[in-house]
Amino acid sequence: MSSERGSSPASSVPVSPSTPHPHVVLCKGINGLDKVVLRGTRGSSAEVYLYGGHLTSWKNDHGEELLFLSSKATFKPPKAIRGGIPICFPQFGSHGSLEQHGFARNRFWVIDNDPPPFPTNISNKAFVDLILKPSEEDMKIWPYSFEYRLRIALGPGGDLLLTSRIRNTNSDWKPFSFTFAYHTYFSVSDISEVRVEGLETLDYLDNLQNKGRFTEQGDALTFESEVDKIYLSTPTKIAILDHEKKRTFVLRKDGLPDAVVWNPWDKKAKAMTDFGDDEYKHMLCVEAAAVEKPIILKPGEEWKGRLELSTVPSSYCSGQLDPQRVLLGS
Ligand SMILES: O=P(O)(O)OC[C@H]1O[C@@H](O)[C@H](O)[C@@H](O)[C@@H]1O
Repeated sequence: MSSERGSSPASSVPVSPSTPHPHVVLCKGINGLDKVVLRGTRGSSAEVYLYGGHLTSWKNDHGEELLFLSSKATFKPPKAIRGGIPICFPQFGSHGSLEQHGFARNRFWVIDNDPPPFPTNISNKAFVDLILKPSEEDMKIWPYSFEYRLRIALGPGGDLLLTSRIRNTNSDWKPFSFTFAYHTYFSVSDISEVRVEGLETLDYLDNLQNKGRFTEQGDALTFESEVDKIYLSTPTKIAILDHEKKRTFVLRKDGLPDAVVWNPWDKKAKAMTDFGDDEYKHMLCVEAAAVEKPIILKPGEEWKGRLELSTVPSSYCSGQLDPQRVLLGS
C-alpha cells in the first residue's frame, strides 16, 4: 500500500516557522488525519501521524519502504494503526490493568513548537517534536499527570532517531511507574529468511507460555512459527539480517533494557481484522522496550528512552539459514 494513500500534499504547510529544517511539512494523510512528512537530503523520508504519535513510513534514499504497514490498517480512531511504530505507554502489553499496550497509541498528539533543548546537535536532521499530555478522561483511567515529548528525526544518511522524554508533572508528590515499547514493525522480504543477532543466550519471558522465564540458545534467532517473547537485559545493539534483501537493520537503544520479538504467524494473522492473512511473512516486530522493571518517576523527574534505526547492506551468506540454497547458489 502506498503511504501516500489519501494524502493531500497540496495543503502541506511547514510545521512551524521556527522549524529550522525546510523538509518538514504537515499535511493530511489517510482519512484526513494529520501527518508530518520528514524528508532527508538524499531522498529518504519518514511519515508520522499525530494520531498515536505514530510513525507509519520510513523510506531509504532509494524510496524503499523499511517499515511494515498492513494493507488492512484502518486509520480509524480509536483503533491503533497496524504497523509502523506504535508507542506503547504507559503500559506494555497486558502487563497491568490498562488496555493492551496503554493509551498513547490511540490519542491525538500535538506538535510541540517549543520543546526544552536537547543536548544533541540536530542541525543536519529533519525532525519534528510531538507532545502528549493526559486529558481529564485519561486521568480517570491512569490518575497521573505527565508530559510525554517525542522527537522523531531523520538523519542525513537516512537513519531514524526516536527520543522519548517522559516527565512526571504531578503536583501532589505522587510518583508513577510505567512500562514502555517502541513497537517497531520491520518490513522483511520473507520471515523464514530472516535472523536476529544480539539476543542469543539471553533470558526471556514467553507470552505464549504464561509469561514463563526461559533462556535462549546460543544461535541467532530464526523463525518458523509464532513468536512472542520479551528478551531481558539485552545489549544496546541488535541486528535483523534479511538474507533475501541483503539488508541488515541495526537497532541501537538507550534507556530500554528489554526487547520484544513478535510475529503472529498464520493462525493469529487470520484472527486479526486489520492484518492480511499472509502478511506475517513480510514483517517482524523487534521492539526496544522497558517491561520487566517498570520505570518509576517521582514528580519533577524525567525519563529518556532512545531508539536509533539504520540499515546497512549485507551479503550474509554463511549457510546457516539454508545450507542447500547456499551450496546450490540459488
Ligand atoms: O494487537 P496489538 O494490541 O497491537 O498487539 C500486538 C502484539 O504486540 C506485541 O508486542 C505483544 O507482545 C503481543 O502479545 C501482541 O499480540
